[in-house]
Amino acid sequence: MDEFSFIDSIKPTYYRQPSLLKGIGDDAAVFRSSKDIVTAVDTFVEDVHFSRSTMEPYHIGYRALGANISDLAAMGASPSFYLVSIVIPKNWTQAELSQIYSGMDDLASKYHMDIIGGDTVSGKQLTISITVIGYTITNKARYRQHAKEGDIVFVTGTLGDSLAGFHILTSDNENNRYVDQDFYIHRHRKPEPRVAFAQALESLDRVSLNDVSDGIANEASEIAEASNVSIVLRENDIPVAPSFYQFTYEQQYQWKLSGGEDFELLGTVAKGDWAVVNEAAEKTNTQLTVIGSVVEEEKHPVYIEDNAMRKVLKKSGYTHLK
Ligand SMILES: Nc1ncnc2c1ncn2[C@@H]1O[C@H](COP(=O)(O)OP(=O)(O)OP(=O)(O)O)[C@@H](O)[C@H]1O
Ligand SMILES: Cc1ncc(C[n+]2csc(CCOP(=O)(O)O)c2C)c(N)n1
Ligand SMILES: [Mg+2]
Ligand SMILES: [Mg+2]
Ligand SMILES: [Mg+2]
Repeated sequence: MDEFSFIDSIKPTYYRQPSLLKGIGDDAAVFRSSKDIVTAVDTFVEDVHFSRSTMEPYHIGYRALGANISDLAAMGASPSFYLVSIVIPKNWTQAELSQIYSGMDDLASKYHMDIIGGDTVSGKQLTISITVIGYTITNKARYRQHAKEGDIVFVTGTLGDSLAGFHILTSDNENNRYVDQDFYIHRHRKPEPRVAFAQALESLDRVSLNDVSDGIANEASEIAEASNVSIVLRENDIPVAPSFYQFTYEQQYQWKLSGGEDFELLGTVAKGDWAVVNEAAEKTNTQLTVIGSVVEEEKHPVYIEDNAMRKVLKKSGYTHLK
């Protein structure tokens, strides 16, 4: 199958977003909007972000779009469109490629998102780069720079699950010795971005949000640095899955703080607005935990407290080009 029949094979037969004027099939796509437009791009490379031994092609697509939608969630945006640039090596079959697109479309359909363009080239390593587009009502994008001294620091869901799943998939596990292994593997392969929760915060004037792609040690320091404050996290309050205790202490510590790829939301909000955040969590059935507080800017962006002992928490997540 050549480039042009491949594009034909992924072209949707209908679009879900009424604001779309031109989708796949011209030099560029066109849509119309009176709202604030939010856009992000993230790239996924075989053997860096996924491997064929731990992911079916379907999961590769699902997760790549999920990670991108998670950035829209972290901005408080409603997802609407995506564009996919793909580099395809010779050893990928047409059936596998259509599985990748079907993983993306299954997640996209939950948010009524449309694929409106992309690019197809051949190359050595499967690489998928997805651009997502969403919108917020005027002036309601949620910035990392919005934290203030005195804020409550919260996180959705549980942390460390994705890397635990990756560990289970890549360790010698012939006897299926892990408790809840399907749960951890599912969290790794099919992350659910926290779009509904972030949108339920719409009435708030100020909330800072960041999604957990690299681990909360990094994500918290991004908020602290952007806001010129420091963040103190309480180690024992960081939420983990009930069976997380089966892993070694070092693994637990490392994965919950620096594992990343859980695509939960880390945020800060004024104490007086806490009821709204709580209500949003209840309304959207989202686990929500207070894990620390925002303090006046100190020497380091993030500290971690354990039984009243305060230590500096260094950036420690996944960093490319190191
Ligand atoms: N190569 C690049 N060219 C231009 N801007 C970039 C480039 N790489 C990152 N950025 C910008 O830097 C900022 C931070 O990007 P970063 O990728 O760290 O955030 P993220 O997408 O939330 O995290 P992650 O990629 O770990 O999921 C964003 O505004 C992003 O658009
Ligand atoms: C095969 C394989 N090897 C390693 C990992 C772990 N990993 C890769 S990228 C990343 C952070 C986010 O990256 P980015 O900053 O590019 O969004 C993490 C935790 C994986 N998922 N699969
Ligand atoms: Mg990025
Ligand atoms: Mg992000
Ligand atoms: Mg990153």
